[in-house]
Amino acid sequence: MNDDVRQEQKKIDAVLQTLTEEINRLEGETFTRKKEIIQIRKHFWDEIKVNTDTFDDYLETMIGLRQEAMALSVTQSTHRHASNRLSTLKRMKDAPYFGRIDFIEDGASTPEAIYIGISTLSDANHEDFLIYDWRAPISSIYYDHQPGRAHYGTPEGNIHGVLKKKWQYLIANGQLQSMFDTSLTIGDEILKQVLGQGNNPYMQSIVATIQQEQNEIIRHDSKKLLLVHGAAGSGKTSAALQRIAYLLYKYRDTLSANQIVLFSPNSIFNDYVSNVLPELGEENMQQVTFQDYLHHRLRHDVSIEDPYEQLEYCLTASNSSSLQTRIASIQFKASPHFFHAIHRYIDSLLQSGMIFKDISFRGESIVTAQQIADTFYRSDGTTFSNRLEDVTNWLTRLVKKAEIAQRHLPWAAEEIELLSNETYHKAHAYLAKKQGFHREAISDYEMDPEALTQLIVQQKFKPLRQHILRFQFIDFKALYAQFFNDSSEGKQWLTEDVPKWGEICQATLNMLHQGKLLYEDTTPFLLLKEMIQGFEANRSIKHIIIDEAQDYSPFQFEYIKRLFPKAKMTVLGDFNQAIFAHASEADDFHMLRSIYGPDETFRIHLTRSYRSTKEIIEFTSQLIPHGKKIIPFNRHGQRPHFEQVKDTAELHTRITASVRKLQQQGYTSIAIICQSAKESAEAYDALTTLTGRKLLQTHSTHYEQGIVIIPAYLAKGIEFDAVIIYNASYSNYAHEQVRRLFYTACTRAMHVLQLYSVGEPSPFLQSAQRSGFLQ
Ligand SMILES: Nc1ncnc2c1ncn2[C@@H]1O[C@H](COP(=O)(O)OP(=O)(O)OP(=O)(O)O)[C@@H](O)[C@H]1O
Repeated sequence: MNDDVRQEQKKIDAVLQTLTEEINRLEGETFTRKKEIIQIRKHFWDEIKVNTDTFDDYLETMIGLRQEAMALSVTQSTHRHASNRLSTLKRMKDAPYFGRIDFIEDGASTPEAIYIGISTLSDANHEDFLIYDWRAPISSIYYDHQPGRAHYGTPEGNIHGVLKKKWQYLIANGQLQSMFDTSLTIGDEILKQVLGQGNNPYMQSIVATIQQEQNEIIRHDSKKLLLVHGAAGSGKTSAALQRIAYLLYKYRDTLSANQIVLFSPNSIFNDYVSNVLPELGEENMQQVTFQDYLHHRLRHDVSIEDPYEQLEYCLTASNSSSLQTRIASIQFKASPHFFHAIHRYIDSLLQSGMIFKDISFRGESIVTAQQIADTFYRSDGTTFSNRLEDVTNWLTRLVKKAEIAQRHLPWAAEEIELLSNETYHKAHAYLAKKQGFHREAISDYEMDPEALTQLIVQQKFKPLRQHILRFQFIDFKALYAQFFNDSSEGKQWLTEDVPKWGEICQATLNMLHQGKLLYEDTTPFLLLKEMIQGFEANRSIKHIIIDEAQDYSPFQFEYIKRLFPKAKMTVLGDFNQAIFAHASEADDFHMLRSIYGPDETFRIHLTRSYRSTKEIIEFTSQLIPHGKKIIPFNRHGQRPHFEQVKDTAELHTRITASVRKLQQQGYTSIAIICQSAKESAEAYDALTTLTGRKLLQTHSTHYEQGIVIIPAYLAKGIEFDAVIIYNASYSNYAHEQVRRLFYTACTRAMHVLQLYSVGEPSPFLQSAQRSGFLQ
């Protein structure tokens, strides 16, 4: 052990000593607080005299209750705070810090050594910082600068100085494993070691090795929209998660984890990333998929298709003519052309074309659709909201009149005769209370038959009143269909020719008649609906993070923006991984930039890729246009292996042997990636000798370790030690439409990539084979 190392180990030991003392103190505190909480809960009611005889007694009771509840809440919050801090400190015992900078601020005479870790630690007297949180302003020097002039930002302005030295440490179990003076080492040794590791079942935090361009994403804080376009494996998801941790730290007094929403591709991904924030001592944000939202908003109106059903159809459909129509329809419905056309259409509905439904009661019309339309267009309101307010007020009055008229009809008397005992008693009690009878005196109340009739009729009208308040008298399905009614309305909103327009209209109308919405129709339909009836906006959310954003259509961005009007947005994507059929239309985030305007948009491009070995990246980057711009991290492994087999029997034998070998080599997460769910199910059934294999499907919620068989579209966003492409044949991956899916599948590999093909291989492999990127 040389002197420097000995010195550093001494420092670690001293820090660990303070850490241990702090942990002991906090263990004592959490124990005491816990006991207090139990006591308060146990004796909650002992402390309160419940007396409601007079108003003063009632007031006193309420004040007592409030005080006890407050005391409980304060103790619970202190306990929560202390136990969160305790678990962070316990985590720091393994590696209290990972970096150090020696920085001389301009004007100072000696450098200060700043140690950086996942959280701040002060000395026993709380006078000096032993460790700085990686998110503290000064820590940004560690990520942004090499030795030389350096600065960091603070709320009061930039602080300048000289970075004398920068050290990286690898510490495990409190023992220094290695340390690097970054001015002396070439390349990022620690990053190489971290990336070379396997066996991590879930995504890990990257705070020790955040790269400068990633740090820019993490700390960006000025514009409403942060757009990150980055190559596969460039750390977009990682940067997004550390950004959340950073925001939670910077705005700890005003921002909580439940005010941040992460839109992610699926539940497997949610599970895969769920450890990063807790590892950093923060609570997880809310995680949702866009489909969750669609389902929540539309489940009562129509049956909606899932995005993966759409994808599976496109990958496996056998009827080529309806497939071509479907693809044309999907592409049109995700295009800015449709987006603008439907906005024009919605605007025009203020002048004419609104479609309503008759409102009837017991089979008899109270008001016709035409009368509603007349009232809507007679209103002087200039917006949907004003006009619909006029219409609902008018309808409410009409319905009230109808309700009064119905009281005298024979059905009302019949209803009363048929009332069950229970309902009768409930009605009696309700009317008695309304007349001011106390609970004990209810039996003295003699029910007025007219009041009972009123009540019964009122109850029968209740659904109708709700129907009006929820705007269910607007025929949204017919309104959406009207756009596709080629012969009359639809075409006038379009500004250019749409390939297969006639077929698209016919297919859309057919599905709507069956009460179904295809995935490509769901967001346009929802946007049309909410733009007319008003958005149920969520103003409490302050940050929205959209990962895998290349898979979102302009409609979805617009919808999210309106849904969360107070939120800043971080959007991360890679168009080379756009796997949905609408992808070819959405070839950059241009549309999105126009949503917030250039002044409120900041763009960052990541070109360095970290996930895979250099050999894998060299292979994958020539699968896509401009792939040469992707810079691989300098970590070496075997070239990807390709093998052509004659039939599926041989395929299964080869894959089984290969998986066994990979296991012997110590790889624990091995994915057999298939083109579709259908192919995955077939592979799962065939590879019976691979015991413990797991089939991941669209409804799977857990990211599984071990051997998984998974369709390529579900593997997006996640990674595996070794990836086997199940059948990279011409029959699976010939069309340009699946090139990006193929690229996505291959880029999931960290250390090993193998491709098998039954018969002729995919044309995507030709140039790689020629250039020697495959072995
Ligand atoms: N600075 C870093 N330090 C250590 N590991 C990193 C760093 N940046 C990225 N990685 C690792 O690289 C891998 C890919 O990162 P991540 O999944 O965030 O990339 P991505 O851009 O979201 O990928 P994709 O678009 O392909 O899903 C992860 O294992 C991540 O931990």
